[in-house]
Amino acid sequence: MSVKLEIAQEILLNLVTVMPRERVPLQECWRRILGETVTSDMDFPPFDRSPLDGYALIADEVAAATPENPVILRQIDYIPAGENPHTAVRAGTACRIMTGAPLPPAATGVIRLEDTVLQGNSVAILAGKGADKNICFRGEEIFAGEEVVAQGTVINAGVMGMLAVLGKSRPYVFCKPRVALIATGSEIVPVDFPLVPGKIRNSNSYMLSAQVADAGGQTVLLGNASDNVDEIAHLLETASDCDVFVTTGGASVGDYDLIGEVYKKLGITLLFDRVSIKPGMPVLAGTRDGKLYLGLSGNPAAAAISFEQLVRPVLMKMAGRKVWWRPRIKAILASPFKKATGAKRFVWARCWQTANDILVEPSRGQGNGMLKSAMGANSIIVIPENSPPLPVGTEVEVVLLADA
Ligand SMILES: Nc1nc2c(c(=O)[nH]1)N[C@H]1C(S)=C(S)[C@@H](COP(=O)(O)OP(=O)(O)OC[C@H]3O[C@@H](n4cnc5c(N)ncnc54)[C@H](O)[C@@H]3O)O[C@H]1N2
Ligand code: MOO
Repeated sequence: MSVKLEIAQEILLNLVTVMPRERVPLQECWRRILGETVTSDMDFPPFDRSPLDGYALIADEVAAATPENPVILRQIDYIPAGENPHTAVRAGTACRIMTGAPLPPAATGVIRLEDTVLQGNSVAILAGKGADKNICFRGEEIFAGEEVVAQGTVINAGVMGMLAVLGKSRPYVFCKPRVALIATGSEIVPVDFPLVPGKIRNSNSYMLSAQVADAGGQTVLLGNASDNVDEIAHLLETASDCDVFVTTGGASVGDYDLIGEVYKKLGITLLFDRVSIKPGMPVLAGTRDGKLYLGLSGNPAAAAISFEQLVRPVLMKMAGRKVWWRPRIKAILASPFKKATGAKRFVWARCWQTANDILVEPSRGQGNGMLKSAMGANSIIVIPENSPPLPVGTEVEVVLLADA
């Protein structure tokens, strides 16, 4: 049963649920998805503090100070960061203070060190304007009771720091969906095996393992199986702790395209067996006991596009993400796309910004069995179904890939 891409995506997304949660040491949380909403139990900063090395004082007293008419104050305290000062500033006095130290009681401003001269036990203030602006106030960034980081947030460097501010040493994160990868095909050998005539190395499992990781999943490499129903079925049954099972190869109509038979043998209910996209038309999807089984094409570029369009959103949902889709923009073709398109087509591309436009160029070598075009791509052009060849200057829709 062949289905439209949007229908296939809906079927798969409706089938999966968000993974359970686990607690993980904060230092291991980068790129994990936060499994709880974190509320602050304190103000931050927790006290009024100085953003400068200088003198804490009463701002009004020094507002008119200039180098010609300095205001002289008596130094009454010395406050390094980490102290909790008790001596209040009074008229005619100042406290030496370090960046990050709490303001002493009654201080209403800070003058930076460069605008002062020490004279024995006193300090001359040479420029006094704006002293009241030099305070970081308690709670100015976060207030007690504030929801600071929402469940489903991707933990980037900023979030890592914020979770530390809030004392979350072992936050809840969503467990990563475990994705079993199997390469099928009697011509496929492991990467470290000698190549003999007729054989090729298993590149799909490595390409897909990177795509799995990028979508927030954890790969379990189950190796490869030859074109034999029992062998493939056996390998699929060796990873009962996985949530999603992805095979490549054997998804089309050839004599050795066996994935459909494997599903039958294992009692996996078939959801669809073709999706109207190019490349990546042959895709089987099945389910058994709440687990998802996907049979992608053996052709590397086709497997990559099917994964991108069908498996990635599913893993993003399972991994606890709130947004499952990549950003899309409009761009102008800088070189033509010469093929007419029947089914919706995805074309590896590079896009770049010029003074007036975003331009995009299809990568060379778009063959379904080829990988070079995917290697240098920072984007994918989406060509609608039933499109004629597209000349230079056509506006096209472009999916932006990260990290490229
Ligand atoms: N008569 C028809 N033939 C084909 C059709 C069709 O509609 N009618 N569709 C073509 C399209 S489109 C595709 S895509 C492929 C899909 O074939 P399969 O999914 O059955 O994949 P295989 O035949 O097993 O392999 C295709 C190709 O990819 C190489 N391959 C396989 N596994 C790996 C791997 N792990 N690493 C690297 N390369 C791999 C394999 O050697 C083949 O060259 O079918 C067309 N045929
Ligand atoms: O559908 Mo095939 O997947 O064109 O490459």
